[in-house]
Amino acid sequence: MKQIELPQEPVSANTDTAVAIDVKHLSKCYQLYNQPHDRLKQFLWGGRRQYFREFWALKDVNFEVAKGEVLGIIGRNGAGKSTLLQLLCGTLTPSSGHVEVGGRITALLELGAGFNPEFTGRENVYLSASILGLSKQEIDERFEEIVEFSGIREFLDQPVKTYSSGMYVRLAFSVATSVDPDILIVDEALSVGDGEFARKSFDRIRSMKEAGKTILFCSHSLYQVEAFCDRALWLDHGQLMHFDEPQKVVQRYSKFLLGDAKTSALISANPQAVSATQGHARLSHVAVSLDGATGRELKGRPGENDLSIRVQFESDPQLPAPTVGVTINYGSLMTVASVLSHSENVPIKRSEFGKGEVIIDFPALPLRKGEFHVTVYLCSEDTVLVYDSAQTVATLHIEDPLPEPGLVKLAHCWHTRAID
Ligand SMILES: Nc1ncnc2c1ncn2[C@@H]1O[C@H](COP(=O)(O)OP(=O)(O)OP(=O)(O)O)[C@@H](O)[C@H]1O
Repeated sequence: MKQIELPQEPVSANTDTAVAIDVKHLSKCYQLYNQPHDRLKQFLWGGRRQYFREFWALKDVNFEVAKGEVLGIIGRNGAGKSTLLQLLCGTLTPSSGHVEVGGRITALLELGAGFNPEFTGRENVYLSASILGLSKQEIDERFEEIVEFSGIREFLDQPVKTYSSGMYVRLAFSVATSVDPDILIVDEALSVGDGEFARKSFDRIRSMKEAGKTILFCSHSLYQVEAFCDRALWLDHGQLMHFDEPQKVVQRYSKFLLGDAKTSALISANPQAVSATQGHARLSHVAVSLDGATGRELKGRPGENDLSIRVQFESDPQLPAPTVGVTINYGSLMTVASVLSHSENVPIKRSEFGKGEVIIDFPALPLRKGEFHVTVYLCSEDTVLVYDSAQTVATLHIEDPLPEPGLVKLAHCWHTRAID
């Protein structure tokens, strides 16, 4: 876990009680040298000539986060998200502009980065928590809870260099979140660790949200941002593109991505690229059929076939029943249609062992010409975590002898009469 001590400047305490983070004209410029010796030349003769190029990773960004608000930060790879988070934490200094924070920040940026590999887990808990600002007595009081949450009690007296990356992350997360920060910064931390711990760590973040903490949440999963955040901020090329309710920001961002389909960064920015198994439930069987014929490549005609998707899953019976979702995509980017059991309040039934089956029927499938890909998701009950997904589990080849353009054949009726 990267341990953060807030410097006095430029990150300063905010006296306005309603504002947790106030960012004004924040910019970060890096000096890029084509060759290593240009750096030396700059040092020696920099007064006469410039041997570097300027690169603005963040340019004139302004926003405020209210106390108790959850802010999602989205943007393509290299957009400046990590730079922004590091400026907020004070681990980077701005080239210009100002950040004011009201309260103690804990950042889950580089999980485990602050641990000493030679020390045991126990020693690292004390080291890490004291750097995060806890006294020896406070650590003693919270120690049992930290160890219990991490689930690695039996390895506590082993040096952390012998830990698996999952064990490392568990302990680091437990320490960082035990500090009881006012502001929590999470950078894709939810995608680390094994399924059960991902769920547990997300539950802890969720309870911090419920306790009124301010949370900044950087994620490539637009689903998570929409489901979890109060507002969202979209960065591109270091500039603030939009700052509003998550649904509005995600909508604009998705539209922007569609218009920029040649950009390779798209793939990782797409919600469908979310890691397949983040949680404690999995798809055990998925079958797609058209008029009863099951397969991965299915042929049909507009409005003539019944699509049926059979999904079987296994889940931890201790957890709430999962949500099942299906998307039908045209190409890799455009979602033509989607359904989600959660949005339609469909109770998902399952056995006492957590096993269940869901069948979703789409009668007289109204798709027109083209290839359509079916993807199935298994998510947490509130859709925030994607437990598992079956990407492009089937491709529907819809052939239409008629020349009319369009992706869907809408239900419609004609009315005609002669008039004077
Ligand atoms: N120390 C540095 N020197 C030069 N350029 C840097 C440095 N750190 C980051 N950058 C550049 O700044 C830009 C923003 O990087 P940043 O890591 O903030 O992006 P990001 O939105 O977090 O990306 P990702 O989603 O891939 O993590 C990138 O183009 C990156 O190459």
